[in-house]
Formats: sequence, C-alpha cells, structure tokens
Amino acid sequence: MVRNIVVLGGNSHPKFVDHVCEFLGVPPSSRVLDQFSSGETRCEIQDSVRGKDVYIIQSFGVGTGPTTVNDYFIELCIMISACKTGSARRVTAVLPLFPYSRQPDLPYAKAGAPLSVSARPAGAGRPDYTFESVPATPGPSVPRTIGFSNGVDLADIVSKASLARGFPLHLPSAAANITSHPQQQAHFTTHDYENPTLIMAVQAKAGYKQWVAQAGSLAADLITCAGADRVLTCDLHESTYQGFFDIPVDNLYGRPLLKRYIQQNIENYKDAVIVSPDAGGAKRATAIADSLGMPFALIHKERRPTKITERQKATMMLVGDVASRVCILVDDLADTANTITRAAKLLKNEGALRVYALLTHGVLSGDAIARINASALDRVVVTNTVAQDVHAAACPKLVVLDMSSMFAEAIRRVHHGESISVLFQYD
Ligand SMILES: O=P(O)(O)OC[C@H]1O[C@H](OP(=O)(O)OP(=O)(O)O)[C@H](O)[C@@H]1O
Repeated sequence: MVRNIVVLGGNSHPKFVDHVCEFLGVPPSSRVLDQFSSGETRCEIQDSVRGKDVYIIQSFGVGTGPTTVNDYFIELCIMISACKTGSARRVTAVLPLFPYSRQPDLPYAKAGAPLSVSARPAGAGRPDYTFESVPATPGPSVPRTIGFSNGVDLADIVSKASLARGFPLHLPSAAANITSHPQQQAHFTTHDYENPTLIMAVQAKAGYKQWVAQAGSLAADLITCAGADRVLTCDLHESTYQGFFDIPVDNLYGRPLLKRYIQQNIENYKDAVIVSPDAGGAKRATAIADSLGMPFALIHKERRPTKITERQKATMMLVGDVASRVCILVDDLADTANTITRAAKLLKNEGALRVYALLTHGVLSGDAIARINASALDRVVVTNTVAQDVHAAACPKLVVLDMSSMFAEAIRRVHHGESISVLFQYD
C-alpha cells in the first residue's frame, strides 16, 4: 500500500482508475463530478487533499453519450484546480492518452475534429469501404488521376475565381488539358498541387486564407495554469510535445506490452515483418523491430498532405518485402482506422499472409470499428489507455492489453521520487 497519496478519477475511464487503485492498494477518492443542466461541469472533492500527493487520472477517448473529449478536458482542469485550492502538496495529471497531442502544428478539418464521424447514415447496411489510395499508386498500368484528389472541379474553381477577381486566371497547361479533353487522362503531377495558380484558385474558392489553430500548446498551457505540477502520459504522438510544458512530463511506452504480445502470440515471429504505416511512426516501429531482431518495412505516403483530411487521399507505397510473410503494423494510435485498414489492404495485395495491427491507443472514433471489421486486418491489438469495452463488444478482431499496472508502478515511482526511465531500461 502506498501512503499519503490520493488518486482521483475523472469520468472518462473509471475501470482504468479502479485497476490502478487496486495495484496501488488505495481506494479511489470520493468526489462529485457531474454537470449542471446548463452543461457546466461541477466538481467537489469529498476527501481531504491537504498536504497530499494527488494523482488525477483522466483519459481522452471518444466520449460516451453526449460527453465529448472537451468535456473531459474541462473536468480535468477543474479537478486540478480544486485540488490546488484544497492545499494539495503536488498534483500530477495522469493522462494515459494525452488530449490534443496530434495538433501541435497540424491543421484540422474546418468542419470539426480531424476525420470525425462518417456521414454514412446509421443502419445503412454494410459500408462499401474500398481502402483504395486516391490517387492510386502511380505505375505502368495505373493512369494518373485528374486534378485534386478530393474531387474539386478545377475548371469551376478557376472560372469562379476569375469572376471574383475581375481578371482571367489560367489553369496550368496539364490541368487545362483536362478541361478541354475531359475523357483524356491528364499528365498531372504531384508538383501541380503546389502550382501557385491552383493554390490561388482554391483559396479564392474558400474566400479566405485558412488560418489554423495550434491547439496543442494551448492544451499544455491550460493544464499548467490549472495547477498541475507534473504530467504522466503514454506514447505521446509527438515526443517533442514534452517541450511545450515547463513542468516535468513523464512519457511511458506501450512498447513492452506490444513486444510481449508479439513474442507470446505470433508463431515464428522472427519470420514476420514489422511495418510502420507511415513515416511519422517509423522510429517507434523500428525500435520494436530492432529489439526483437525482426525485419522492417515502411509504408510511405507519396504526397505529404497539407491537411489532415487529405491523409485519407494520399497515395501509399510499400518500401520493403512482405510477400508470404506475416505483417505486424505498429503505430501509436488508430483514430478513424483509415491508416491501418488501407495499409492492411496494401500489404495483402503485396502478398502478406496475415496482417496484425498493434497500437498503443485505440481511439477508434466514428465508424472505425465497422471499417476494421470490413478490412483485410486479421487482428487489431490495442491497450486500454482508452476505454475499450464498447469497441471490444462490436469487434471480434480486437484484443485489449492492460496498461494499468504500468501506470500504477509509474505513480508509485513518482510518489517515492524514483526513476521512471528504469522501467524501460531493458526494453
Ligand atoms: O486512424 P487514423 O484516423 O488514420 O489516424 C491514425 C494515424 O494518425 C496519426 O498520425 P498522423 O497522420 O497524425 O501523422 P504523423 O504520424 O505523420 O505525425 C497516427 O500516428 C496514425 O498514423
């Protein structure tokens, strides 16, 4: 039993809080945490925190019912503040999945959260996912696609932009070719996406140059302003995010659990290939491949998208050999599951025998579960940094690994001033 410690849970993941408390041998502290009918959050800490070391556990998966990630975020800030005003000695925000960490500098869709809920009506039958890259990977038998991959009609944009500006704008030659001979496949290259005329035309369509909030640093500031003295989190999407804080941030890794899963569940795992589904996760995936002595392959997105919505349309190409092998995709998270399902299709097309996806955070928002069920993925392994009960009930391919003991041990170490990095020293 750990003494002089208070563990408080938010509403996002009560099961995880209970598991951590069981490992620590302390009960979760009493608090009232609900909403007024106006929707404002109400928090009352019912146990004394005076002079105590307080750990507030809140994760940031998809909310239940009307509750959203943003509600959980406000809950967190209010709980931290309540503990500080209640004279807690030190408050640590324990955030198994860190909120807004994918937005340190990335644009998001104007219409809402990145790649949010599908427009497909509920109960519309089996979705017709294609898992295709658009435009397709260029090759001898694959013609290049016309214009912007998001279906924007260039001729229409340019004519409207010309009207708006009062002088004619001209499409670049290749794109103009499309409009005069719509039946003809154009020689439209990826460089044309950077063509100033096209960029200007698209901006004219929007009527305003997009300016994108960088919400990640604001989230870090809010947590610090609320009074957190320390943050304990896991597999930050960008490890540089730690630098956004001027308080200590401990970043745990899901890697030991994922490695153990591979060793214990994948037959002849040394013959399998670890695959990173995008360049951003290559370091994470190679760390596992190297420590298990396994080969590595990378899926490369040909065109670096400038907006998160465009990630769905970027062309995926495989670098490495996966034919007649088991493939293990490794990534930090799956949100819409678009990345892993498209990667799985590509790998199977390239001759992979089976495809596993191993992820630390299974956010699995929107229609991610339906997408996984319909995909070429054979198994999706996630940890419980995000609540998985609802997902697991709907997805027979899902396996959930428990990270609560690692968090409990990290909390114990922080409380006693012991090293966290030692936990991963032999990993
Ligand atoms: O399930 P999905 O909705 O497809 O999202 C998952 C992907 O998003 C994140 O990377 P991201 O594309 O944000 O960029 P990066 O890895 O290049 O930084 C993450 O690392 C996954 O690769």
